[in-house]
Amino acid sequence: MEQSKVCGCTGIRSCLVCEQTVKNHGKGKDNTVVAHLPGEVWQYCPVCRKAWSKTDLQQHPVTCESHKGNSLDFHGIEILENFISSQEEMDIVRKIDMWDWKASQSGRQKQDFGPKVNFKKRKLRSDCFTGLPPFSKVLVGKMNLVPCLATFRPIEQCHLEYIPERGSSIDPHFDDWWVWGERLVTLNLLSSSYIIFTYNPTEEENNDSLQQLPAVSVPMPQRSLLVVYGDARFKWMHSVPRNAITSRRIAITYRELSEQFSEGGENFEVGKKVLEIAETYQGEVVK
Ligand SMILES: O=C(O)CCC(=O)C(=O)O
Ligand SMILES: [Fe+2]
Repeated sequence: MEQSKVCGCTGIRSCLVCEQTVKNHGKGKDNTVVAHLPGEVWQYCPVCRKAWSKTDLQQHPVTCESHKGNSLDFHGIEILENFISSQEEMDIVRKIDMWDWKASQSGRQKQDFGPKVNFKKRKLRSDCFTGLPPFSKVLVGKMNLVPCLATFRPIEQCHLEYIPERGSSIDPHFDDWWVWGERLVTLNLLSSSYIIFTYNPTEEENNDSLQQLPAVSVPMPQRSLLVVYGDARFKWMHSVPRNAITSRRIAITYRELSEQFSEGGENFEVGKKVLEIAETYQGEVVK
């Protein structure tokens, strides 16, 4: 199909803009509900670290007394509320908006700081990479004070902008694990949202009851830091559906190197170079 020039969508991806302007584009996609979710969505509680079939997480602070129904242990999530102040949030957004945004898939816009990765050919190029941006130096320092992020040294930073007017979303996916390591760290700016995890059964599990696992909705409060690792990183796919975006949202995702690009790994020399560039904190958006 001839793809739209009005947005960044290609292939099966679509957004509200191209669905309204390009004939048949996005046909069949449900615009208002979470189209890809086959069954139930349970709510993750950051206090007891379980997902619940019935609960009220609107109350603040969250207590576990409202949880009812069935539950599921859900491993691999840390939520650090109020990781930054409103003033810091405003300063960061002002700096981000001084760079150009690039149209991306599914109604998102993006800005990238990191090596260029060709996932299919497994090639990494760092010649266009000038480092993480200056404002991240303080943020990464603050992350390193959190026990689960004490050793976190990001080499890539991606900014995604979501707005309801474009129907911005991100389809279920795993982040690459050839180049990127276990921890995915996202700073949530401008509005609160949620991220949906859907279990991806292995081939052996395929006919098993695990396939019946519900989707899990994890809250992403404004100004919180979300850390995804372990099972949530490697066994469950994640997505942000259209419904999760009620006003402009900017997500800053930091990623670290995988083991094979780290000390002792077969691509350590390449990784070392990338880390040196990242940690200059002199970066401009990669074109
Ligand atoms: O917007 C988010 O919080 C998730 C973004 C994401 O999954 C990605 O960039 O790979
Ligand atoms: Fe992702």
